[in-house]
Order: sequence, then C-alpha cells, then structure tokens
Amino acid sequence: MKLQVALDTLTLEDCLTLLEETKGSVDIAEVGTPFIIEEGMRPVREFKKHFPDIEVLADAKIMDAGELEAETAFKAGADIVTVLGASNDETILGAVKAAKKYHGKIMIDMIAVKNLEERTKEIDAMGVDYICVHTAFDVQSSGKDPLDELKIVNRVIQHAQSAVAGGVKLSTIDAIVEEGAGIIVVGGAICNAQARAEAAKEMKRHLR
Ligand SMILES: O=C(CO)[C@H](O)[C@H](O)COP(=O)(O)O
Repeated sequence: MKLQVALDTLTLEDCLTLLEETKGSVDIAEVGTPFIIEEGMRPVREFKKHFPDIEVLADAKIMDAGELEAETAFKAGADIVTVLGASNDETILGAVKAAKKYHGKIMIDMIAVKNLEERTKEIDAMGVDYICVHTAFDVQSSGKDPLDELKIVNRVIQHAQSAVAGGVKLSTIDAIVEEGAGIIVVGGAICNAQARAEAAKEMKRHLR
C-alpha cells in the first residue's frame, strides 16, 4: 500500500518543504489539478529533480487527447498520469500507449462515473495500472463514503490495482486499509495539518 500526498493548493516552495519534512512517509507526490492549472508541468519537473526517489503523479484528469496529454506529463518526468474514467475508450487507450512508450503508469479517476461496476470492468481490460474511486471536493460535505465504491472496484478488478481519494483522513483510513487499496491519496488531512510531518507519518503507520 502506498501513501500519496495530493498537493493541490500550496506554493511550489511550500510543497518542496513539505516533501522534505515528510520524507520516508510519502511514496507518491501528486501535483494536483489546481496546481497544474496554476503552474503547468513545472512542479512535476521540480519534484523529480529534488526527490528522485519519490514517484510523481500528475493529476491531469485527462478527458481528451489522451496520448498527447499523457505524453506531455511523462516527458516532464511524471511516473503516473491520471485520466478520467468517464472519457472515451480511445482517450484511455491513447494514454496507455503513451505510458508504455515512457515506461509510466496510468491511473483512472472514476470521479462522477455512474455505472461504476460496468465501467470498471471495461477499463480494467484496457491495460491501466490503477483505478481510483474518488469523492469529489464538491460533494465531500454531503458525507459520501468512498468505501462502497472501493468495494465494487476491488470486487471486479483483475489486472489494475485500486486507489482511493477524496477527503481521506485519519478517522477514515483504517476502514480503507481494511478493505484494501494499492494507493491511498491524502490531500487536506496532511497539507492543512498543524504538524504535517507527524500527520503523514501517522497516516503511513496505518497502511499495510
Ligand atoms: O483530486 C483532488 C480533487 O479533485 C484531490 O487531490 C483529492 O481529492 C485529494 O485531496 P483531499 O484529500 O483534500 O480530498
């Protein structure tokens, strides 16, 4: 199980400090979607330069032009790139093609996918590496629990590993660990903590 820290709203400088502080706890540094909108691929390059031992995920949430956009992120040094599960199959397959070329990985973000079971089966057969259930920022306050979706994905996947994102915190991580996931993504619960290094360490301690 890997711990991925989602870096969405911090400055580049603060992210580099956070990654230094949390060394040994964080397996994957995510350049979050808002960060990409702000800075493009610069954080991907900088994270790779300063922390060559940490995997870097570009949360590009690709929806079209899969091969082209994934290639841009892989060329910048990303190890993993996200593509939306709601995209056309051609987009996902294009991104998988780029991943093969650059020896990278594709994570499919199932955010807002309605036919989760059926779509997971289809996507699992496309050669992607991770299928991530994701409670969107915009619906987290509704109290939506990602566990039900994670159970569906874990039940149907045969090739990919599962991942979970969206509002994960210390009080919810044990149930996720119990259910099982290849990657657990934590953003605010680490980035907004008073003691970020301790928060990341504690999260990591709960993983298997
Ligand atoms: O991709 C995202 C939003 O679309 C976030 O990076 C993801 O939800 C993790 O952050 P948090 O733990 O703060 O919800």
